[in-house]
Amino acid sequence: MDLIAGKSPSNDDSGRGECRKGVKYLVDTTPCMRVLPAEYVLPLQPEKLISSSRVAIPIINHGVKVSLMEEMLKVVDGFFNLAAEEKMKYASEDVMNPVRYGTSLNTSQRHALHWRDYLRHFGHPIDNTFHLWPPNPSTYRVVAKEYLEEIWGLAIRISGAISEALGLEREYVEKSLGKGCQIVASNYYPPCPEPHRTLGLAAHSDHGGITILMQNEVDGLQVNHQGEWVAVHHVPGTLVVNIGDYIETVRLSAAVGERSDGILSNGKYKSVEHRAVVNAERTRISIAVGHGPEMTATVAPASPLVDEKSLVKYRPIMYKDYMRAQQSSAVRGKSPLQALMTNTTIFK
Ligand SMILES: O=C(O)CCC(=O)C(=O)O
Ligand SMILES: [Fe+2]
Repeated sequence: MDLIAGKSPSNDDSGRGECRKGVKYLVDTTPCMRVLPAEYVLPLQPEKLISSSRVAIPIINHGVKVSLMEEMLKVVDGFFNLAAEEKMKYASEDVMNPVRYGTSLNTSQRHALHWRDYLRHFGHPIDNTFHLWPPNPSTYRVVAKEYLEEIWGLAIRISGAISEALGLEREYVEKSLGKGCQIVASNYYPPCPEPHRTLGLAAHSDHGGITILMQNEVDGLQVNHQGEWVAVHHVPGTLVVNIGDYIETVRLSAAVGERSDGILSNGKYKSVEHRAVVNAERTRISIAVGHGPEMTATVAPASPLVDEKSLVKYRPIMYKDYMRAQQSSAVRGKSPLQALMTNTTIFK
């Protein structure tokens, strides 16, 4: 163990042991940590962690109140500042659990640990799970509800624009969602003793359609643009919009009830590969809200986008199975989506 002071974070029988309590707990209970514990060291080329290129990211108006965004950041910060025992009430390795506190990627899998703690829970349709959300801090539920409702509305507006850009009717993507599924992942990245030897979150693309992400004033998000990692700097009052795998693949038909003609762009929109780097000085918080179809939906390319002669690039899959596979994997990048592409077939 390379700790200057304190105990090894993972030396008990459960394999991961204390580290399950999170990196914040590790930092709080290890005064003067100057060396990164070996479990967190990733095989990285340090110079690749610093992005050099600058890419202009378009900024559009979103209409979400800045005061509500600030309140949301505050209650999320409040949650991570609760005692480890309180947060551990929500610890779960089951990626389908509606509320989960955890650390790294998925600690049930052997992998080099990542320098982040997270709280994930379902949002829209909010009534299904509201009663399960953390009741502490005391305003968490009411603030998160208002925020997630606003963000759902924004996601629907963006879906309309994407539908039109694909030459589909404005409601096309929205209808394909059925009742829809919204998941909020709040990430907490404490200061790290050797930030260039690890990551907050390894490269991945999100499984949903549209992710709307808010970050505090500490930079760390990077996107892969033409093979280079580009930093997405914090701009006060803005939200970052990412395209996820669902929009890349397209068409959705509800497994139960009325068949919808579904969505997915058959590769016309690419999901964006992104990751989070950490720093030595300040805690970074990001709140990523993903929007996808209802769990039982089957995802496959939108039929209007696939004529008889064109290739369907993706094998149909039930959304919840895709989500489970993507979330359980400690392998990152866009590999879960690539697995869907290996069965390339002619669409009939
Ligand atoms: O922290 C970030 O900026 C990225 C978070 C993220 O990619 C995620 O939660 O899926
Ligand atoms: Fe992400």
